[in-house]
Amino acid sequence: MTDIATLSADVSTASALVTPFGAHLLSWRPAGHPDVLWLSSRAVLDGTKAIRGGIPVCLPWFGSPTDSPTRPGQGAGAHGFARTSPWTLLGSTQPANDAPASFSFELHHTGETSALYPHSFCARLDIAAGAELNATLTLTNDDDHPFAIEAALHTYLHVGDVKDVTVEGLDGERYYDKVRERYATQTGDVTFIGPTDRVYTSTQQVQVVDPKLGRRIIVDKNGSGSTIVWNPWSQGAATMSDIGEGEWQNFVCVETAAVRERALTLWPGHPHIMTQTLAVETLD
Ligand SMILES: O=P(O)(O)OC[C@H]1O[C@H](O)[C@H](O)[C@@H](O)[C@@H]1O
Repeated sequence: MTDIATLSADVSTASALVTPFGAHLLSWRPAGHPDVLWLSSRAVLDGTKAIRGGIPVCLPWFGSPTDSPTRPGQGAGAHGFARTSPWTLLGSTQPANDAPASFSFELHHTGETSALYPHSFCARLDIAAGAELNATLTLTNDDDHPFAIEAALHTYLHVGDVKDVTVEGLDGERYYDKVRERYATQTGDVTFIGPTDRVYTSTQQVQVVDPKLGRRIIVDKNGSGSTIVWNPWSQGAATMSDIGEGEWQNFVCVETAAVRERALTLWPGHPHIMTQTLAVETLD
């Protein structure tokens, strides 16, 4: 298999790399910082499998199909088909002034012919990569009835060592713990001492404090009622062929999402817009 097509952009404030396969952002490097996104050294980039790292777009369901309120049909895979579908590139810009680089992609799904998800929708992803990263996902119902849909920007943040990282902003929030299979309430900041897979019901900004890389990554969002925090730890990573030896320590996923209890009901004539903004600050 040949590698998927990629497009790169270099502007004064950042560089970025993206592919129409899944409308997947693979890299965002604001000037003066190492990549804010983690991409596995073993990521499969030939279009046969979802890409491990960057920002996969999970749509129209999240996680295992059996857990999803969207009730996908028989044979559905995890996290929906958007991340393994070719999206149409609508346009890209690489301005010479201080404006961000931009990319726009669209995916049309025809429900009439789909056993997996029998509802028609259009998804559009607009990415602006500069000193900040903005990703805007617009979901439009192209059908004649409302339907349930889940969405996640499954962002892999690059960190020095997940064992030293603190995630601020979720104190007091309810979450479903997919490792322990129970609901709980967050007390204080999130730290990592083992496999972590939590679906928070939260609309709040989250900050990832990374003492090893000496930076704070700020994740702001809108139109998103869920935040997923995930790291598979050594035991989970050992079951995944596309994570390199020891590399699980170099990322934490903080996902801007609308899933489970916060899944969306998409109505004809009422698009839903979900945005995620990433920014980086150097620690004192
Ligand atoms: O391996 P994938 O299908 O890409 O999923 C990777 C992970 O994604 C999310 O964070 C889920 O909450 C996890 O349960 C899942 O393991």
